[in-house]
This record gives sequence, C-alpha cells and structure tokens, in this order.
Amino acid sequence: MKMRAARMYGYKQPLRLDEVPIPEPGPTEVLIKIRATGMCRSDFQLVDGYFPQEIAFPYIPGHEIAGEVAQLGADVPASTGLSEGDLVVVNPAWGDGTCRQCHEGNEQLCTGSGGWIGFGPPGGFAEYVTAPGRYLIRIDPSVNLEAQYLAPLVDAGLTPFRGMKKLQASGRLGGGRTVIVAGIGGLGSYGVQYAKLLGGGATVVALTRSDDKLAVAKENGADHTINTRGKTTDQVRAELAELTGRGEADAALDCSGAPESLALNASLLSAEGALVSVGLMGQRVEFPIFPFVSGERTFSGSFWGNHNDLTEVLAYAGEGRIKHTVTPVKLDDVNDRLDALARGDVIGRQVLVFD
Ligand SMILES: NC(=O)c1ccc[n+]([C@@H]2O[C@H](COP(=O)([O-])OP(=O)(O)OC[C@H]3O[C@@H](n4cnc5c(N)ncnc54)[C@H](O)[C@@H]3O)[C@@H](O)[C@H]2O)c1
Repeated sequence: MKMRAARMYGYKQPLRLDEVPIPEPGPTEVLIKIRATGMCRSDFQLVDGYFPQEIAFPYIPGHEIAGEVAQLGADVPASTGLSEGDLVVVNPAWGDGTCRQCHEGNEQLCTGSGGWIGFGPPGGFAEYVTAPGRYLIRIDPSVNLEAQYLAPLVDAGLTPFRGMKKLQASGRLGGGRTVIVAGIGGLGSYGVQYAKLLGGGATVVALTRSDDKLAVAKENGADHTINTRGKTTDQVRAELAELTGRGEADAALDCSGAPESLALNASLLSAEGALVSVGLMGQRVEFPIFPFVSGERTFSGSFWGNHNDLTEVLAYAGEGRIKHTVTPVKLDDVNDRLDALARGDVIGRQVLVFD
C-alpha cells in the first residue's frame, strides 16, 4: 500500500512529491490517516537548514497533524482510550520519559533521547504517519471542529499559549498594564487571543509590518495595532504612547522570529517588564544588558508546550473560544506554500488538507 508524501532530499531544495509505502506502526505506535497538517515557519526553517539536528534524507517534514486512527499497534495501552476511526491530534514533542524535564511533565524539553515529529521522526506532509499512542490526543466527537482547525492547535495554537502563561506567571499582566504581541503570523494570530484570554484585562497591542496582518490581530481581539514597517524605535514608542498613554509595555510576546522585532520589544519594555520569545531566529541576537539588569527586566524563551498546556488549548477550542485564521492548501502546492512562508506572505496558518 502506497501513500503520497512531500520529501526533502537536501537542505535549501524543493520537496519532491513521491509515492512511498504507508508506514507500519510499531507495537506502541498508531497509524494515522492524516486529514490536515499545518505549515509552520519552522518547517521552512528545517528545509532551509536552520535546525542543528541531523536529518536522514529523503525526509518527510510536518509536525502539526490531525487525522484518524487507521491502525493500532498491538501494545498501545488501553489507557490511551484510542480506537480505529477516532479523530486525533499528535502532540508533537516527545520525551523519552527518563530525564528530569520529562519527570517534571515538560517532555517537550526532554534532554534525553526524545524527539519531535517532523524534525527527526517522519512527519505529516503525507497521507499517513505513525506516532506513539501516548502522544495522541483523542478529540471528542462532540467537539465541532474540522481537522484543518485542529492541526495548527498543536503548535501555532500551543506555543504562544505557553509563552503567554509565562508572562502571566511573571506578574506583569493585568488591568492597567500593556502587553505587546509582535509578529502576527501563524503563532501570533493565536498569541493576541491568549493575551486577551490570560491577560487579566491588560491592554493588548499587536505589532507587525503589514496592515493585512494587523487586521487579523484586530479581528482576534487586539485593542490596538501598530504597523512598525520603516519606523524607528522612537516612532513606535510615540505611537504606543498615543494609543495607551504610556510609551512602554509591561510584557511582550515575540512571535515574529525576527531579530529586529525582538530588539524593538526589548527597548519598549518597562522596568520589571517581561519579554518572552517563541520566535526562533538566526543563531545569535545582541541584547542590551544594562537596561535588563538595572531595570530588572527579564527575557525568556518558550518552547512548544506540555501535555497540560495542549489539553487546555484544546478545551478552549472545544468551547469555541479560539478563532482560527486558516487557509487550506494542497500537498501539490507545498513548495509554493513554503516559498510564501519564507517571504512572510501568509495570513494566519496555511494547512495542508487531505481527502
Ligand atoms: N518556540 C517554539 O516552540 C516554536 C514553535 C513553532 C514556531 N516557532 C517559531 O516562531 C516563529 C513564528 O512562526 P510562524 O509559523 O508563526 O511564522 P509566520 O511566518 O507565520 O509568522 C511570522 C510573522 O512575523 C512577521 N514579522 C516578520 N518580521 C517582523 C518584524 N520585524 N516585526 C514584526 N513582525 C514581523 C511576519 O510578517 C509574519 O507575519 C518562527 O521563528 C518559528 O520558528 C517557535
């Protein structure tokens, strides 16, 4: 039995559409008939050679996967509650269950031999994929969401959620405060929503570089928007002051993956302000240390999310409290769609949909 798959044959090369055997699930794995796979900027970055891990070519990328259980491995634990035909999403970051991070419930930060589907184990730019049963989350049939909306939730919808929880834990959100969400692409289209959901009444200001993305931010709940294209830090600060009464923000979530955006947000941060980046960019970024130390500002990364974070996101989505800015696309167009991601031309999330 064969399936269609888009495969990498090297870095910085177009993917090739191949007919390949449908994978066999191992004893604790599940074969999934894919319904939808989100296309993340990090898929483009993988193809571009950004990530440090070694990939064995030919390779199928794709980590935002929703589909149906097609076959259960013989030893998939009954406690997973999975049956053939179930609609599932794949929690993409897998731990090996042995390291400290796994024991603390943060398997996405595994320092052992864990893996990320689509960055080592074959991913979802294909009609079928296998994944460990324990990393599948069954979607209750009462949840009225198509696979194209479910798929991006496991990364674009998950990662900024964890990032916003970190800002919440910093104590810098709440009424009378300002939170910036920068970079309104796939992740940022959800990020502004979490600023509203978790912000405790903080004023949400979206920063990006095109008016069509600012419109998405507005639709998704941002109180104010600033198009930063071509503007100096002082000009953005002045606009922020006009909009909020203060030319600074108490918290910022950077979803852009752009060093200049991170630097701008660092400059706009108030004393004791908290900056979290989910964006991955370059290999090094220069940071002004003096204001961070003397103003007790903090910077943190945030990486995917753990099982609990994903369960919370799916619950919000199941309750209809999340807006999905999604464009369905076809596997045949995968290279054009990766090019669009590279150019930053995508509104919300592109999602490959399969019949
Ligand atoms: N931390 C994690 O676990 C994790 C997970 C997934 C993706 N990522 C990273 O998050 C970033 C965003 O991913 P995505 O899929 O949403 O990408 P995307 O291309 O959909 O969105 C990025 C957005 O940022 C905007 N942008 C670019 N430069 C900007 C600037 N200087 N100022 C303001 N906006 C700017 C772009 O126009 C685009 O809308 C990438 O760096 C990706 O690698 C991280």
